[in-house]
Amino acid sequence: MEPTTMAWTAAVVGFGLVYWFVWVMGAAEVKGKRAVDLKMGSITRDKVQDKYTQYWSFFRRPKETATVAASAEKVPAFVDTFYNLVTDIYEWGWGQSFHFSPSLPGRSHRDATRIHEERVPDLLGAKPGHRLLDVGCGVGGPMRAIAAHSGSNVVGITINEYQVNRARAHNRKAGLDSRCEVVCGNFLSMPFPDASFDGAYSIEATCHAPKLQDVYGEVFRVLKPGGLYVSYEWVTTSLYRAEDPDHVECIHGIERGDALPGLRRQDEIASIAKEVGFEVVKEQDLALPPALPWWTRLKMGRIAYWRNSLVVRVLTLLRIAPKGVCEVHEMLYETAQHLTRGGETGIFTPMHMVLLRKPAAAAAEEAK
Ligand SMILES: C=C(CC[C@@H](C)[C@H]1CC[C@H]2C3=CC[C@H]4[C@H](C)[C@@H](O)CC[C@]4(C)[C@H]3CC[C@]12C)C(C)C
Ligand SMILES: C[S@@+](CC[C@H](N)C(=O)[O-])C[C@H]1O[C@@H](n2cnc3c(N)ncnc32)[C@H](O)[C@@H]1O
Repeated sequence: MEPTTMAWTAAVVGFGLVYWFVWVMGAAEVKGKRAVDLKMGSITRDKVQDKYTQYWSFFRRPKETATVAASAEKVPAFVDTFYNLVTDIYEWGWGQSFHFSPSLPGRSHRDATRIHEERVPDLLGAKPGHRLLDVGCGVGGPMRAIAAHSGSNVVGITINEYQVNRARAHNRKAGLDSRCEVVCGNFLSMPFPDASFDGAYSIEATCHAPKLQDVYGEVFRVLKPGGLYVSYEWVTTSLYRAEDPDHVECIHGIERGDALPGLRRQDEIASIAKEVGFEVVKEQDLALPPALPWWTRLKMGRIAYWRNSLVVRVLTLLRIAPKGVCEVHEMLYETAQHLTRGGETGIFTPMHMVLLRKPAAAAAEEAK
């Protein structure tokens, strides 16, 4: 073949491959966000790599030092940086709901996700006209499912401004913007009046709080007396052994790749809830059998991960995606391995469910 013909053939085949990867294959799981639209939240293109380095510096500090209180104060900012780095990759590769759910035989991931979300308003007894709080709402996948299922109005709060804009755009597109509102703020000190919500929930979000008491205390304050709160918590289970180096590495891997200041133990959750004044109505690890594994979705996607790595590499080379995206993608790939290991060994669950009630008597207490 003539050298020019060969060059043209290579160019056409190369272009065809990139087109196929980026446009035809699109997202790994959900056709929504496209790879060519990968940004890094509110971070400007030239700062992505610096922000990624800054993110890692948080984990270089020893945890057990006198600076624990000081570093706890820095957690919301570090979580905000994390979500600037990962939000688009999450949406591209996972969808608009940033959480896990038990697998359901014969059902798609999308259905399993929705069913896991709809359990929340069912537990809360949510009705049309109720005002619910979504603590750590992401880009609002659960909020829209919950508003649609229950007819309630939902107010979501997230620390990350980029997510606020994504969530508002999705709400408008779904025609739910009159019933779903999104606020940028810190759930450790919420911009809402006391007793202003009929119910509240958090899905895989409060694990970002350095002290669970702080976020539970805030939810308790903004709930009406008698109001219910459901939370799906990330915790280590009773199978976790602090003296087993494999267990320790697995849990540290989960913390590093998911912006967590330190995972709590399953048996701590109810006592923290009681400490801030809640009654514990129900507590259940939704990952336990007969529930089917939540981590299969992570495992089954291994081929997709390789394809996705290639896509982000090509897009970075072509300068369509900012520098640093490959590193963030790699970090997520690694955390997926740790999460899978945590699930398989049973030392970790992302769905320890607690249903809590603010006692009706709290009204009298507050009036004092
Ligand atoms: C609750 C939290 C987030 C939970 C999950 C939504 C995310 C945890 C790990 C993420 C992912 C890992 C691998 C990525 C893959 C390499 C990429 O190609 C496509 C996206 C992933 C599948 C990504 C998707 C979201 C997660 C599953 C935490 C932060 C408290
Ligand atoms: C893993 S995402 C889950 C999002 C959503 N619940 C879902 O399931 O799609 C965690 C969310 O908690 C939010 N978050 C973490 N720390 C926060 C804080 N201190 N204040 C407000 N939001 C916070 C993040 O911004 C993110 O939206």
